[in-house]
Amino acid sequence: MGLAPHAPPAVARVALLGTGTVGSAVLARLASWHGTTQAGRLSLVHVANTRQSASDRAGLLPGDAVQRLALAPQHSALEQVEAALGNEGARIVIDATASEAVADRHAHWLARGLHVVTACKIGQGTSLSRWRAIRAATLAGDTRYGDSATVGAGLPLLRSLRELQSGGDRIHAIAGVLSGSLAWLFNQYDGMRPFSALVRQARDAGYTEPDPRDDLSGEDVRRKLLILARSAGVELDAGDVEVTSLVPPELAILSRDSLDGALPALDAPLRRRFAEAYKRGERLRFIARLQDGRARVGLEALPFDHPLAGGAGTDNRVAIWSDRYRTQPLVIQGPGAGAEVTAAGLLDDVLKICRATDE
Ligand SMILES: NC(=O)C1=CN([C@@H]2O[C@H](COP(=O)(O)OP(=O)(O)OC[C@H]3O[C@@H](n4cnc5c(N)ncnc54)[C@H](OP(=O)(O)O)[C@@H]3O)[C@@H](O)[C@H]2O)C=CC1
Ligand SMILES: N[C@@H](CC=O)C(=O)O
Repeated sequence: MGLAPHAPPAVARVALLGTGTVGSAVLARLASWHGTTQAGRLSLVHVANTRQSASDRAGLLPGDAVQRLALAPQHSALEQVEAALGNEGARIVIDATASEAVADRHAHWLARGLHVVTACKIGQGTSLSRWRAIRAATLAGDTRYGDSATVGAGLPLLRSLRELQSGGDRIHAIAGVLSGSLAWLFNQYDGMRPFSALVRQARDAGYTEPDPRDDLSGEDVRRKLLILARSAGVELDAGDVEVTSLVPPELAILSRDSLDGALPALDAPLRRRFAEAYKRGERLRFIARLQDGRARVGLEALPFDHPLAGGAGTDNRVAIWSDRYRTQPLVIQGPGAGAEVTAAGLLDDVLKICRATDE
C-alpha cells in the first residue's frame, strides 16, 4: 500500500501597495522567483500606488505589474484591497508605502482575516493606541503582522528580541544605530564634502524616507525605537522618546518640493559638530537608546573604538542587554536600508505566513 499523497500547499493571495523604491524591489524579487517553489506559494492579485491599481483573480505577472498598472483604467482606492483578495484562503496585504492612510487600515484588515506584512513603521511605531489596536486585531482576526522590515530592513532584530523573551529572558536595555541612511551619511562624511550633497546621494540611492527630513529629524529612528521597546515589553508612547533633530527650523517649515535647494542649511552646523568630534578622536553616530529608564534619540560623538561606532555603509548596529547578556551585550549588525534587503525581509515574512497557514 502506497503512502497517501501530500496535499499541495495552498496558494496565498497577495496585494502589494506601493510601487516605489521598496515596492519595485518586491516585484523584481517576485519575478526572479519564476518557476521556483516560493513562487508557487503565492499569487499576486492586486497592485496599487496612489494613482492606479490593477487586480486580477487569476494572478498578475510580477514582471508585468508596473506596465499593467500604467495602462489600468482603475483608480486606486484602499477599499479595493478586500474585494481583490476575496473571502477565503490565506490573504496577505504587503504595505510598501509610507502612507498614514494605509497604516490606519492595518488593524481593520487584520481583524477581517487579512494578514499584513509591512515595511512602513507608522502602524506600530507611532501612537501607543494604534500599536495596541494592531495587536488586538491580530487576536480578533487570528491573523499575523509581519514587521521584520520595519526595524533593520529585515535584520533579525525583532525576531531575536521575541525569541529571547519567549525563552524567559528579560530585556534590560537596547542601544544602537537604527537608521541605515544616517549610518551611511556619517560613514561617508569627512567634513570636506557638503553634508547636503551626501543627503541627496542617500536619497537617490533609496536609503532615505520619501522625505529625508523624516530621517534627519530622528522621527524614523523614534518609530524604530518605539517598535523595539514595545516588542521588549516597554509600552512607551511617542512623546516618551526624547528626540534631538538635525533639521534646522528653516528647513523644517518648507514643503517637500522646495526642500532640495535648501538642504545646504544642514552644512555649517554639521561641519562644526564633525570638527569638534574629530579633534577629540571621536566619530559621529546617530544613536537610539532605551537605557536607564529613558528613551532617547540623537547624534552622539563616540570614541573610535566604541562598540556602537563600528560598521560600514548602511549598517545598523544594535546592542541588547538582558538577563542572559548582562555584561557583554548581544550585538546584531548588518545593512539597515536599501530596496533589496527590505524587499527580501518583506517576502520572508510573507513566506512565513504561507508556511504557518499550512500547519
Ligand atoms: N528605503 C528603504 O531602505 C526602506 C524603506 N522602508 C519603508 O518602506 C516604505 C516605502 O518606502 P519607499 O519605497 O522608499 O517609498 P517611495 O516613496 O519610493 O514609494 C512609496 C509608494 O507608496 C505608494 N503609496 C502611497 N500611498 C499609497 C496608497 N494610499 N495606496 C497605494 N500606494 C500608495 C506611492 O505611490 P505613488 O508612486 O503614486 O507616489 C509609492 O509608489 C516606507 O514606509 C519606508 O519607511 C523600510 C525599510 C527600508
Ligand atoms: N529611511 C530608513 C529606511 C529603513 O527603514 C533608514 O534610513 O533606515
